[in-house]
Amino acid sequence: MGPFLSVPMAVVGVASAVYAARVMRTVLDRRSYEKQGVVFSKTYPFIGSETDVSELLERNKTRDYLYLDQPATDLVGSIRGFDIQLYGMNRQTAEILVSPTITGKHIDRDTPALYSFGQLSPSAITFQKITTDHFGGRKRNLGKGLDLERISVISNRRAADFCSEFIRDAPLDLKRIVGDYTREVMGEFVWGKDAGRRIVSYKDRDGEVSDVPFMFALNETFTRLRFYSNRFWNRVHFPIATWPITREARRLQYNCKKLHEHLADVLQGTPEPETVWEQVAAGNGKLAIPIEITRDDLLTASIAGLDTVQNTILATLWYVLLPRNAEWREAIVSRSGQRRDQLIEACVSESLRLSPPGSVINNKVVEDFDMDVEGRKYRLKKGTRVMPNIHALHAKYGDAFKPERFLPEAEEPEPYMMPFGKGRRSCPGRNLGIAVARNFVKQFITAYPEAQITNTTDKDVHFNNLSHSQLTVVIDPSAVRSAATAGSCPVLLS
Ligand code: HEM
Repeated sequence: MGPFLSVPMAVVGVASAVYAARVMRTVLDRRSYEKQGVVFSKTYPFIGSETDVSELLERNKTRDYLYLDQPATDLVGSIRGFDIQLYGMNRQTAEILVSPTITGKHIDRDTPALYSFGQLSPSAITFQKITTDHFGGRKRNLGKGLDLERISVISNRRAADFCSEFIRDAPLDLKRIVGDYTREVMGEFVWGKDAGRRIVSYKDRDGEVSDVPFMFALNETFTRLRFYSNRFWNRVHFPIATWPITREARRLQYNCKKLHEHLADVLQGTPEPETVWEQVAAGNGKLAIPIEITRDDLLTASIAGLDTVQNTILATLWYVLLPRNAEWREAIVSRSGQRRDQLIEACVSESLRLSPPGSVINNKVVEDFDMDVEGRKYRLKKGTRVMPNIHALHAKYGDAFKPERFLPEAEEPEPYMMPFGKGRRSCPGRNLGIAVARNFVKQFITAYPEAQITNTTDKDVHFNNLSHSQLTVVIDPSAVRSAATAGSCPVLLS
């Protein structure tokens, strides 16, 4: 056999051996977990639990709805890629997984998202282990830039502008409107008033190239990267999402390149005062952090509050505008000042409970360790993915929309929730996200108390970062009725 054949065969042989060893380890670890009482969801050779995940995604639900309805279970297992993925199903297990003695020591960050929006910001904090150089310093610098008062002023002003412009006799696509709102707010907050005027070259889903506002290109690329990485085979073997083997992968890589070129240019300039850009660049500069890493911290600040906040707003408006929750809409409209803010924030919190936007936190065991959940002992193995199942924790409080649980006068303790994570890895943008969402909901509901949802009969409405659910409303049903009588849009009359 000549060298032309033997080299490829040797490569195939080594790859097969590596693959076989990996599969064997997964099989043995699974047996070990099953012996310890961990129940696994249905899995298939090679593709793990992904067929069930596909069904969930089709119904606008995220992967972490993949749990067995067993309230007494500490951990539930599934297979993801070639790895075992364990979910902490109750408060006790979640508390252990996020505790400072475990996070960063026995478990640390390892997320498939590196292969999706990681192509945009590979050094982003969210992909780094706690032990990475400057992890704490970077998170602190970002935190300092996230000025709550400033974002409240920006988001109030922008929400008031948006909500003054709607036409009264046609349906509104709130998904698009809320997308525009969050991009404008986060653009101004991170980059300054000039953000809206910055233009980049962007390839859309059909491959058409055009010049569009920077924040639009960023948001669309970020969202498309996440959806693309959630296609079936990209979920089975994560790196496939980065291979330029489909048109969409190549278009997304074009967009990432253009965004990087644009930012390389922008970061040569002087930041507007008080922006996140100014704060992060100054703080990171003192730590001699390379400019590409500062770029990724600023990309994080720009994108982390887009899809998450959009979905928080859409979920809150959905619940508040549903006819069966009319009392909440009336309460918001009839109050003012701090009480109105309390009511809206309670509605936002309850919507985050029912529809957590980004509900999977991805960590891996970095060295074997023993976990004791109230006397029930588990040995967790290196390489296992493990995380609290936010959805399962939230679902324990039922499906009904009950914001009163979050009002200051509530007698029961608040539900145990973690839409923003908990512990050292928790979300530094929590208060900001709530403020941006609250301000839009406040302006919208008080300006249009008569608004009616027109797509209440849609199936499987859930708002999260992988959902296709829509929210369309008419803000003045009587105006629509007269317009329809005059010959337009009969659909809205039904
Ligand atoms: C309603 C809006 C938001 C939701 C629901 C949300 C949710 C989350 C969740 C679940 C995590 C993972 C936590 C963990 O791994 O334990 C996270 C992390 C993070 N979020 Fe948010 N987030 C929101 C808004 C924001 C905003 C506005 C920013 C900044 C402008 C932000 C910045 C970050 C960063 C930097 C991390 C990574 C933290 C780390 O890895 O240590 N988030 N967020």
